[in-house]
Amino acid sequence: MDAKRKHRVVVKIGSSSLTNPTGGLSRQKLEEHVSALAALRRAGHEVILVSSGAVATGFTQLGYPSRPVTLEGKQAAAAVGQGLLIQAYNDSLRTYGLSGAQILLTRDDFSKRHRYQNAHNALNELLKRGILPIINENDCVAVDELTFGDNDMLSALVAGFLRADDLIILTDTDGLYDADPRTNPQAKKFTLIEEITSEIEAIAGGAGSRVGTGGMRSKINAAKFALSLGIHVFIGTGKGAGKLLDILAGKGEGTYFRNDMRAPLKARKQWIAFHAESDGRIVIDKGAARALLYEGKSLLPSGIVRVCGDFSAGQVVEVTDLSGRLLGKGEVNYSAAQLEQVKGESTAVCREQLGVLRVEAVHRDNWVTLYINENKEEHKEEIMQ
Ligand SMILES: Nc1ncnc2c1ncn2[C@@H]1O[C@H](COP(=O)(O)OP(=O)(O)O)[C@@H](O)[C@H]1O
Ligand SMILES: N[C@@H](CCC(=O)OP(=O)(O)O)C(=O)O
Repeated sequence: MDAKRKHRVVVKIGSSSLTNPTGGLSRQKLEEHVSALAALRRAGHEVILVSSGAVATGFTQLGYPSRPVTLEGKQAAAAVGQGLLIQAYNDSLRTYGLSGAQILLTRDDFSKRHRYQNAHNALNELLKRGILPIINENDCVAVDELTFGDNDMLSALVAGFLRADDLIILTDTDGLYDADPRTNPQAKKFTLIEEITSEIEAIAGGAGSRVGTGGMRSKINAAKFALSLGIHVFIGTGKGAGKLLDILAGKGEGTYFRNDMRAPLKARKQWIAFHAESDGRIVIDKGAARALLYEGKSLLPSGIVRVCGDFSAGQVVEVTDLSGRLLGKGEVNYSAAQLEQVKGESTAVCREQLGVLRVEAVHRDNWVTLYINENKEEHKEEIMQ
């Protein structure tokens, strides 16, 4: 973290922690969260809120007896509930001299580069001006196949692209247990997890309340994603205005997930790695794989063996080795037709053919390695041969 940058925290609040068990907003719960958010702000942290609860707040007003299951039911409930939710947040924030701003995102906002950048810029501007961004999925227009899945993953994506230091997921249970504590009173709690293994993933079950959606499973998926970017995660609960500060101080009622293994990826590289659709594929030889994966170099046309698809300069492509293993993704500087023309050629020939001095097909600043090998040394040796 650079010296001038404030400590940045994304707080996600689940539906069950904001609404009544049978639906409808709980002003009391909301006000308690706001008091804790205000305390975080007073302590000098930068805070971003990801709040669920639109559907659970709205459905009672539409006359539904329980959380609707149809898409149009959920969308109608969200349209009513989101307004009520933001109004309640702003009423409460005002008493602390704070203002909130509503940001509704869809998955498209992440996969289209200019929208990703716009969202990024708008959020940073709000933070700079001391406004509390309140993010939710734009449920009313998100179609089933094109959603984030749940707000747990949305909060992890937001924490990633804003390069937050901490992600706090507040829910109705005080952490991850070795079995669902609602159904198994003997279940034991984990206080610290350094690696999310497949055993941990298997332990986490579905939603417990009648208003929540993803359950512990979606929180663990979100934690895994955030952890891979070096963000510390907390899943749990707490009481009173001091609860978020307590969580940051390591005294939270819940489970902490932390390791210091991964370096944070810049927003641009995160977009390439996790959100950009691939517009084509480039197959490279061993020397180029070595340069990209282990030597921190750019991809030169000389290492390209095959070009697949019809992409343009500036688009994102997958890069594989000769056996088809995905090595990573990168933004190309040249179109498929241009690369087809210069593949396998030396830098001097490429310069002549392309009429430029810089001939990198993919610059290392626009490259993300996705190839995961348990034994890096062995793989390095294999491609050195
Ligand atoms: N292993 C587990 N440890 C803790 N909680 C679990 C576990 N498996 C499933 N759960 C359930 O996950 C629920 C929290 O998820 P969810 O209902 O989606 O809440 P939210 O609305 O806060 O997102 C808990 O109430 C709990 O019943
Ligand atoms: N976007 C939806 C919430 C979806 C969701 O993930 O809910 P939850 O499991 O309570 O965090 C809403 O505002 O109702």
